[in-house]
Amino acid sequence: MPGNKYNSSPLTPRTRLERLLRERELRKNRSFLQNEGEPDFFASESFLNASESWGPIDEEEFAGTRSSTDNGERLEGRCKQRLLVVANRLPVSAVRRGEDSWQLEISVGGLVSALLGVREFEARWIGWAGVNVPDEIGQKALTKALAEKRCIPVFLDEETVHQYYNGYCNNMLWPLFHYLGLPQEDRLATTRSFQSQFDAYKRANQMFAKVVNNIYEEGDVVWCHDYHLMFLPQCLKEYNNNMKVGWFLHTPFPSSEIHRTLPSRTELLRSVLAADLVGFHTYDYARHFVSACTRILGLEGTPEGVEDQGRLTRVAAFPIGIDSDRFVRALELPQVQDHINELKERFAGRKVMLGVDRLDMIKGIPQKILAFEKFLEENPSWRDKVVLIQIAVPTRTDVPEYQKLTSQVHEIVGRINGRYGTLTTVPIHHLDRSLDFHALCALYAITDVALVTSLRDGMNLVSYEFVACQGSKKGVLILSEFAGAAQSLGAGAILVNPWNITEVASSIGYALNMPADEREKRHLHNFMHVTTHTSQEWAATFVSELNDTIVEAQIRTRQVPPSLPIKGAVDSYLQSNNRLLILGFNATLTAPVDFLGRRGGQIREMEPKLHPDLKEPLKRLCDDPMTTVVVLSGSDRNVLDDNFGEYNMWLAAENGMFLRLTTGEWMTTMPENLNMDWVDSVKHVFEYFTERTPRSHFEVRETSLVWNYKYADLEFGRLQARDILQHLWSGPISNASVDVVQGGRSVEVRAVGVTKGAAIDRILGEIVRHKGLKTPIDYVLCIGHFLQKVMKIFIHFLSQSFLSNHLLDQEQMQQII
Ligand SMILES: O=P(O)(O)OC[C@H]1O[C@H](O[C@H]2O[C@H](CO)[C@@H](O)[C@H](O)[C@H]2O)[C@H](O)[C@@H](O)[C@@H]1O
Ligand SMILES: O=c1ccn([C@@H]2O[C@H](COP(=O)(O)OP(=O)(O)O)[C@@H](O)[C@H]2O)c(=O)[nH]1
Repeated sequence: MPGNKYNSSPLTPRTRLERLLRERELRKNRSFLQNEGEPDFFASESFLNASESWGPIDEEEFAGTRSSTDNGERLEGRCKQRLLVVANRLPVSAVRRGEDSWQLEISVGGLVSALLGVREFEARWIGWAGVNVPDEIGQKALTKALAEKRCIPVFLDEETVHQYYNGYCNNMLWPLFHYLGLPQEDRLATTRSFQSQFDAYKRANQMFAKVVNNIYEEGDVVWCHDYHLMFLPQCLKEYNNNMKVGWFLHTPFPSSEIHRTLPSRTELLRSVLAADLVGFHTYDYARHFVSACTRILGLEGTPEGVEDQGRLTRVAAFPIGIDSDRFVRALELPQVQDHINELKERFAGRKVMLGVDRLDMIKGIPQKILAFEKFLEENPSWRDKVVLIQIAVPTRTDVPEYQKLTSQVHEIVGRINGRYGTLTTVPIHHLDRSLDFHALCALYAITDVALVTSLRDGMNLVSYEFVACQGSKKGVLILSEFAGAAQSLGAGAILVNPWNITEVASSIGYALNMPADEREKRHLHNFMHVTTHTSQEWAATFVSELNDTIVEAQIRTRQVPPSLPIKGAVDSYLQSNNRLLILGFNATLTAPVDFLGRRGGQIREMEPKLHPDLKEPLKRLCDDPMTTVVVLSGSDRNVLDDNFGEYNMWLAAENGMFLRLTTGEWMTTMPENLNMDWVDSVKHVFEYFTERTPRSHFEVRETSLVWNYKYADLEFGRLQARDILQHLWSGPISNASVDVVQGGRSVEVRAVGVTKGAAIDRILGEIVRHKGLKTPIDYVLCIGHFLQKVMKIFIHFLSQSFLSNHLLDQEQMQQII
């Protein structure tokens, strides 16, 4: 970006890859400097040490209190870019201690753990502090306490939290995105309550947007997180279209077949697309998102992202990581070593298996415990030699589904412990609580087998943390293939289908009996990954790509013809005496139909009709003796006759091959000796593909054949179009004198020379001859999607005396008329 302090460079890289590689190189150098001399910006060891039991935070030790003019920045001699992280939760939750006093506790969860590792930016956090603060005194005091931690609160009242967070986020979006489906409705009251939850969701997103907008400064990067804030990108762009907005989803994005069941599917997708960059943990989730936009919104999916009328929203995968150093370093701390020794003593003579999860249905805790039961059932010799420690952190406890899960898990654990426990030991140690960081590290370190059986999981950082802490033990990771982490740790882990209890049970046996050399190899593979793909890398890459996306968008914008200055066009129009308006028909003057014609629009659109609102203004234009109107269309003569027969204008059908003044007869402007011998064989091919591509159709015109798949499944249509082209080139048209035009959703074969561009000079010649023009044309306006080619001809054809030549799209046309 010219003049931008973050990416100006004397050696400007030309491609995105070059830019990103260079950024990466720079980042590496910076992080080397940082490791040498700069203390962590946001997640210093001391900050985390202070939060014993993820409890109160020491005022001085929260690393976020350092100002942006600190040591690190002076070291690098550069300004850090301001990063506004917007997430539902702040990294801290507030507990009220008095009317105006607050205690801050770090929040538990993967998102918080990952973002705490981000150091490269001057970060501010905007989010909900997890507490209802109805009074002004409380709000002021909390705002002040949070400001010291660089956090800015969004105050959500109880009802909003209930409807937006417990309701729409955790009862609708969360289960849906994890393939658990939407809640069933059994009465209209439920439908109404879903609607009010959705309204609350939008309202809450607007509240977040307002807070962001208040603190936003030009040049800031705004990074929105997760399914709670799918409306935020659009709200932010409505405030300021120049904001750099990224959105990242921490959960899976499900297949479009799942997403399309959501009543608000369209609004949510559209709003996310307002962001400049949209990120997911895995390529699969990104692919699902793009395909939802293609199938549900009818937009163009490209390898870069999603395109909507020339605007690209970049979509890509950015797998999250952890701050692995923090875990590795923690293992050396005396208090962690003490924990380790205690645990070793406590479980001496037994292999330790570990599960660490929020108590959430997506984590597959019942399935995990059942698999463990099956293992014990089938392997009596292991019953007194193995223990499963399950840390189940309570979460979303106000949502009934979570309450039910808690009882269900307790019931299963109780039954198994009753069945296999002895007077002194039980096979399962189940804790309904969270552990402090040091206790967790110690537990990871003494574990022999970690068991992650998520039914679906965006990434799962527990698996990363376990690997980071296994430097000496080199334990085994059993990992669900439905966790995002399976894509990165799949090589070293034992991958399982958590629904297949038998498979998980036998994997437990395999893991417990695994020889040391195999364990070591597997561990090393995963350890390499975890220590190189860190949360710092993740955040830096995302922000760097976001900056880059903006640069690219600016380059693209410069290539797009500027939009028409409407006032100027109207003024010139009024001053002119001999005007020529050339209008397209389809998608220019036609009535709008549902984007894909999926809801019955196909039939209507296949018989294109002039937009009813345009009839009257068009008539007035046509009746004006100082204005000549031409409709130049690919449609055939009948279509133009039906729509424009009663207007006083010129009609140019089949890309200008046929021309008539509505008061006269059709004449042909076709080049002489047009060879049409190829038509039958091409028609045969089109028929074949139409039969095999549901909802495709083809049109036979005098000079061309068009196969159209815009109502068909787009991906299938595209594959079929590719086959058609291959087939045509190798057979029916290999020697024919034809042009093949591959449209967005069509394949057209036409005789060489049958183009609007080529036709236009013949048409203009005819008009000039007919009018016997004495004064030159002094105003030309072209509206349609054939503009580039037509414009070239005009520049060649028209005299310098024209006051203005304008290009409009459909929207501008309708504005003008
Ligand atoms: O804030 P809560 O409702 O208590 O939930 C905690 C967080 O859970 C989810 O975490 C996800 O993010 C992790 C990091 O990217 C990822 O590894 C994991 O698979 C996800 O489940 C949720 O997306 C967060 O917003 C919550 O804060
Ligand atoms: O007692 C605990 C148990 C877990 N965690 C953290 O919670 C996060 C869980 O993240 P994950 O991605 O595995 O799943 P999520 O809970 O975000 O769905 C990890 O960073 C754990 O270290 C924690 O802070 N205290």
